[in-house]
Amino acid sequence: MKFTKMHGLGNDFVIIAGETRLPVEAGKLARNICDRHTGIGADGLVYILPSAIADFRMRILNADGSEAEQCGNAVRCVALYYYERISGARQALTVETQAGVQRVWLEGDGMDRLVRVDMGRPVLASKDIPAAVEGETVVDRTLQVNNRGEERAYTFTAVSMGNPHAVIEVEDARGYPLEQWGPLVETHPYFPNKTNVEFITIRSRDEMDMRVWERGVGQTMACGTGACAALVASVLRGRADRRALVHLKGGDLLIEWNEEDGRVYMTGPAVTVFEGEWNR
Ligand SMILES: N[C@H](CCC[C@H](N)C(=O)O)C(=O)O
Repeated sequence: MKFTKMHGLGNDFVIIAGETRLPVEAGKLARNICDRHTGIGADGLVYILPSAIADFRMRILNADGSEAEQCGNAVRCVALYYYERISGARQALTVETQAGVQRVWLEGDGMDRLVRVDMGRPVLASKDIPAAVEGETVVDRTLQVNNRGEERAYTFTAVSMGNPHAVIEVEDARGYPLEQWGPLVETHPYFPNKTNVEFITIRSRDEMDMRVWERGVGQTMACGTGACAALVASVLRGRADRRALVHLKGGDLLIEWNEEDGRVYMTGPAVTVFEGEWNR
């Protein structure tokens, strides 16, 4: 089976095109392919499939085999793939995801190819995130976690971009011990479908640092939907303007929560690394 390895700011994916549907046991295949010692190695396995309502459909499986509703960095990668190998001249595309149809525009050229994605409207209703927290929305709420006897109370804001996110402002996101605390928030009882976890430090009203512990993956170099959720949460909390640069471990994403249409736009790079053959 031929594959293409791509990444968005170091959040890396194995891309499979040409199939009409996910294979049986797609989760097991994702675990095998994503294993960084015995497989190809990636944060996720992504399929480009036919669509009746968009140029193509994208489905993504996390490294643990779970399917996610949405993936911002992967949308930029598959849009570049489709443009370079299939669509040619057209630089405006539509992608069907589990979170709806998204518009994508390819900008720039060559190695500094940038991709702008309409990530849709954020979902803020607690029941739709979903978050088992009383109240209509989940802004500045508290959750307790216990790490081998050490208690911590986090103030968090929950936002869905199709997939759930818990955004937590901390003193120093860059140095935050994600490995210890990320999984405890990811699997907290407040989140029936688990959650992605973003630790952020606000630098100014249009700049923030972010580190992410992803649901079903662990710490990644970047998370597109997470950056969108972090911007939305920061606007809701009065901590940021509607357009900000999010500094991730792997690089920067420009995120805008448009006031007119209520949609979130993400602009960032996508890179093709290599092609290969998976024989197992
Ligand atoms: N782990 C995520 C899916 C990948 C999201 C991330 N890689 C992005 O760029 O948005 C989840 O289970 O919701």
